Amino acid sequence: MQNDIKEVLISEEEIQQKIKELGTVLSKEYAGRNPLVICVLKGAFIFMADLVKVITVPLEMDFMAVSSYGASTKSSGVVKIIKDLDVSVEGRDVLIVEDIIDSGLTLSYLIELLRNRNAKSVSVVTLFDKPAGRTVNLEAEYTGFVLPDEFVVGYGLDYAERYRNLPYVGVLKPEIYSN
Ligand SMILES: Nc1nc2c(ncn2[C@@H]2O[C@H](COP(=O)(O)O)[C@@H](O)[C@H]2O)c(=O)[nH]1
Ligand SMILES: [Mg+2]
Repeated sequence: MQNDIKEVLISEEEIQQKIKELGTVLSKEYAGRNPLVICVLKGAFIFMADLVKVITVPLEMDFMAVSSYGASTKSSGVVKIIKDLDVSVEGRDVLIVEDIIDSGLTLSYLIELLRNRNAKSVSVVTLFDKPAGRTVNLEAEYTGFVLPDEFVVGYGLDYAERYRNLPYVGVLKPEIYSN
């Protein structure tokens, strides 16, 4: 698996340091608000697990599974809800935890959905952002790292369901896509 990686963009140490910083900011922001923290599966599951451990205020969690990429490296533009939330967002301060923003289509769809369900507030924390890929006007309130416009894998991010368990984020060798 490690042999398939052409270049490591963000190391495990850098990721963990950044998550601690985000945890400090979010703990201040959400003090006394009991936020509903929503993990966007599958990609954000590792980020969610590490992030909630460093948020020091009471919170609740729920999980939503969406798909917009399939086994491709480009978004289909069609966001499919595979698993919806178990709890209501009505009147709640919602924090969406996302792995990466590219076109912005997935999050635009989710933000609109949660606002229509009468959430009190909807904010986004994303570990990675690729602003060059944006096709809609969308910016996360909290961002870990800005990445170049390349398809990345690792730390929850997959290619055809592989590589999610790499502890860092990197770019695959071109020959992997042609296999
Ligand atoms: N493995 C990777 N998945 C990616 C990458 N860029 C985006 N994505 C996945 O799509 C959604 C968001 O895409 P968007 O175009 O709707 O903003 C994101 O949650 C990922 O699941 C990538 O470089 N590698
Ligand atoms: Mg995602």
